[in-house]
Amino acid sequence: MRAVELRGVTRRYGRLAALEGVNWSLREGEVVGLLGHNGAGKTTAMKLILGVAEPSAGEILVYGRPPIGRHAHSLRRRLGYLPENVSFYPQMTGREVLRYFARLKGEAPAQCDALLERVGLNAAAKRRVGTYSKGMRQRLGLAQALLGTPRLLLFDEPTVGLDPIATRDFYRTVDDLRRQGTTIVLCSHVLPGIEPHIDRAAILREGRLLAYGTIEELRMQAALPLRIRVRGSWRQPEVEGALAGLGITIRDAESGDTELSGPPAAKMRALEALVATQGVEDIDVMHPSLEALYAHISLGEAR
Ligand SMILES: Nc1ncnc2c1ncn2[C@@H]1O[C@H](COP(=O)(O)OP(=O)(O)OP(=O)(O)O)[C@@H](O)[C@H]1O
Repeated sequence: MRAVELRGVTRRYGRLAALEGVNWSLREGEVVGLLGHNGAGKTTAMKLILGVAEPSAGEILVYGRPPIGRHAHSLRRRLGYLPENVSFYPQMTGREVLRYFARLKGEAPAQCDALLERVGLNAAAKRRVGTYSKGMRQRLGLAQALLGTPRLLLFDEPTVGLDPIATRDFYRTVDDLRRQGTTIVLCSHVLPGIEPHIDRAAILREGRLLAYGTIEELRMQAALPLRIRVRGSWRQPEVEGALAGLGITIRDAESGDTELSGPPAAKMRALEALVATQGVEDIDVMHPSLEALYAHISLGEAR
């Protein structure tokens, strides 16, 4: 069974389609990056999964059932959600806030202290939330999302406004949860850093799903130019001519190395030619980052 399945889902707000004809499914236990610019439809997708909004057309299933209607309550207990802008009552302490959310969710308040410890807030548990930094509020939001050990977690822009240490800690928690088999959707337009922590990425633009797959699959789809960095004193007319015959251009990189770029299909023949060339000390095939793929697929930019 899929953790989440969207079949031809459209969600309209008046004349605007926040999502349009989206087919998307999420396997149990995978971590997926849901990527898109402002207004792409990421939050709308999360709201549909949470059952707080309904599709205008199409069907959505969470663990095989629609998240709205008679199954909504039991499904919601299996979900955890960290909204983009977490806000809590500033007069309450972190511990009080978490216990309050535990009661709302029907979860035992006894787990709250362990959760506060897990997110690194035990020392501040008795301080009023109004005195918390953005990073501390985000950690409290994370503890709230983890109440009841959910099977599916939805994080909306979880690292916006966090400093590098807090961002690293957040991703460590994601990795721990991933190892435990939790299914996670990381919704973001902030890409640096996300790549090692996800299994697949979905790219949304203006309500449409443009691409969905592993980084490798997205690389194949994007077919960005092959880039190879070569070190050593190897340049000679004969080899350069052979590379040009494969459609490869050569330029000097700032590092003092040489950079080749050309059609992806020329990779093996280019490598063969380089390996057989005297003076080549090192060869690096440079794979496009998720950021470059996102820019290419989402904005139509070639990098
Ligand atoms: N309740 C609503 N009423 C009217 N329009 C809405 C509503 N919610 C979302 N929209 C519109 O739907 C589109 C998608 O919005 P959504 O919040 O899903 O995008 P997003 O990808 O999460 O963007 P962001 O990164 O800015 O949070 C936007 O054009 C937004 O203005």
